[in-house]
Amino acid sequence: MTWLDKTREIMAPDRVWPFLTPEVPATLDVSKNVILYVEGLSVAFDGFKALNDLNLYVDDGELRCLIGANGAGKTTLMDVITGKTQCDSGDVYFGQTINLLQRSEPEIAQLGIGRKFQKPTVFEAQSVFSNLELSIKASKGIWYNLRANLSGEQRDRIDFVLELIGLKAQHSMLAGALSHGQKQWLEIGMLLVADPKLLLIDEPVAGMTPQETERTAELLTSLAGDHTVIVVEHDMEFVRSIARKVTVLHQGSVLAEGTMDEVQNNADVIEVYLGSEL
Ligand SMILES: Nc1ncnc2c1ncn2[C@@H]1O[C@H](COP(=O)(O)OP(=O)(O)OP(=O)(O)O)[C@@H](O)[C@H]1O
Repeated sequence: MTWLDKTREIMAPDRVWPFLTPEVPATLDVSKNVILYVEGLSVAFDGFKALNDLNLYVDDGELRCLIGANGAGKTTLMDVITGKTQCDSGDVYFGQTINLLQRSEPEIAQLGIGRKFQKPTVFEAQSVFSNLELSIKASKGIWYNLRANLSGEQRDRIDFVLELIGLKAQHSMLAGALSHGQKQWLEIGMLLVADPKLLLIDEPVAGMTPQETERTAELLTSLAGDHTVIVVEHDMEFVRSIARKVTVLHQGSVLAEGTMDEVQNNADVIEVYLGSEL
């Protein structure tokens, strides 16, 4: 093909370039009050089943804790929900209609699913406010002009989030000067500015002081209702302090589900985890 042919092909009026087509916003349908459906999910790495026919249903506005020993499959489950890992079989639906397995990682983020990894990844050389500003602009997609001024609505949202994460007084401080706990809250704030429907939070209190842990418990419980929050955590005392419903994973499947008291008294959980930390 000559360069002329190539140019003609690119400029052809009926040519549709996927990256130029306007995004069709998918409407989240939570009419059955369930925001996340995971059914029969299996993922194998070199024949090893990290997830094994896993079923999980999370209600809209719920705060769910996901616990289980190292290697139980918690991270793999988060990776599939957020489009980072492909599954071998199963279904993952966001509300009644959005099939997450057909979406890419950025599309899933745009749909309103935010993920926070264990280690904070804030921009240390930027102020707390700038971190939130960058995040709210980035959430608008790759075509959004990062140099554009914040709208009044965006500014209000940032102020609201600063209040929520308890960093209003630190808004002009460099993020690098924050304590470990404050960095974690800032990163949660960076997700919140985009007003996600579902938040996946990995080990939020690892390395925090008792006071920071307590503040984090208040923050996460205050988010539930407006947002659905799934927290992966090893700190059982923290889980007890925030959890209404706990899901215990074991070898890639759900071993038990219920209140903290129910799962701790569950015969299967006792048999598997007796004498060891969950
Ligand atoms: N990319 C990969 N390649 C090979 N094996 C993997 C991969 N990712 C995870 N695994 C394996 O799958 C299993 C489940 O891992 P996963 O990280 O999901 O567990 P986890 O419950 O999150 O553990 P932890 O609490 O230690 O984070 C583990 O045995 C792990 O070694």
